[in-house]
Amino acid sequence: MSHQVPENGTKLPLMEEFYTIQGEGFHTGKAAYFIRLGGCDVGCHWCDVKESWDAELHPLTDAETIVENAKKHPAKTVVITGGEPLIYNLDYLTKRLKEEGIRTFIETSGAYPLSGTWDWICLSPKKFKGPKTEVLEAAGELKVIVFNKSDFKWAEEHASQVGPNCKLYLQPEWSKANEITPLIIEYVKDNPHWDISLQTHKFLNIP
Ligand SMILES: C[S@@+](CC[C@H](N)C(=O)[O-])C[C@H]1O[C@@H](n2cnc3c(N)ncnc32)[C@H](O)[C@@H]1O
Ligand SMILES: Nc1nc2[nH]cc(C(=O)O)c2c(=O)[nH]1
Ligand code: SF4
Ligand SMILES: [Mg+2]
Repeated sequence: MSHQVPENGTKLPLMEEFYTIQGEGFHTGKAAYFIRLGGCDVGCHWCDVKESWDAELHPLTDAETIVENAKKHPAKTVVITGGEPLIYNLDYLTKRLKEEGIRTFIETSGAYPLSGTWDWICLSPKKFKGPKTEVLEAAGELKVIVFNKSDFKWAEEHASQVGPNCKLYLQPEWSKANEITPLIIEYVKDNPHWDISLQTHKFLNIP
């Protein structure tokens, strides 16, 4: 039985919500309430949450319920992730979160139009479905996942399309980290406009 996600974003397919420490990128180390929405058609073969891809598997949840749950935690920061959260209209959810004094951060491939009101946009572009211009321009950080040597040139192509203050991160693809991380280290030492991002939550054994 397929569920119809309302256009106005008042209900969203919720895969999981968890209070944890941001493991990646500019806000690494900060406590935040993660909201993981279901559904993604970008198809990264190395995706570490493929169980999010089929939106039908994840219950349509009232945005109000999500907001109430987010309010219960000391850190007043929410990270909306997925799946690909920009598939959905996030205007309503982010408006309500901000009305409750909660900061809104997003993790996105940028492959869909930008909806929502954001305090921080982490753009992790994907070859399989490229990022929209409005997301490139609004991103606070660009976090490129490095799977092989050709990704460095590809990363620079995206770095040239983001704003002047956008933070630049190179993150090893998890399953190839042993091989790729030494290359990232050398690249960042030679090109210090990039920083390294690691999936520290996986080392900390937290969600
Ligand atoms: C699962 S995605 C969900 C949000 C959005 N679809 C995106 O790709 O940005 C969250 C973050 O994890 C990264 N990621 C996913 N699989 C990964 C892997 N195997 N190794 C390293 N990073 C990965 C993505 O690039 C993204 O920055
Ligand atoms: N701790 C933790 N930090 C994260 N940063 C981005 C994540 C994601 O899956 O979007 C993530 C995640 O899954 N867990
Ligand atoms: S865009 Fe994000 S959620 Fe979708 S397949 Fe790629 S890494 Fe996974
Ligand atoms: Mg994750």
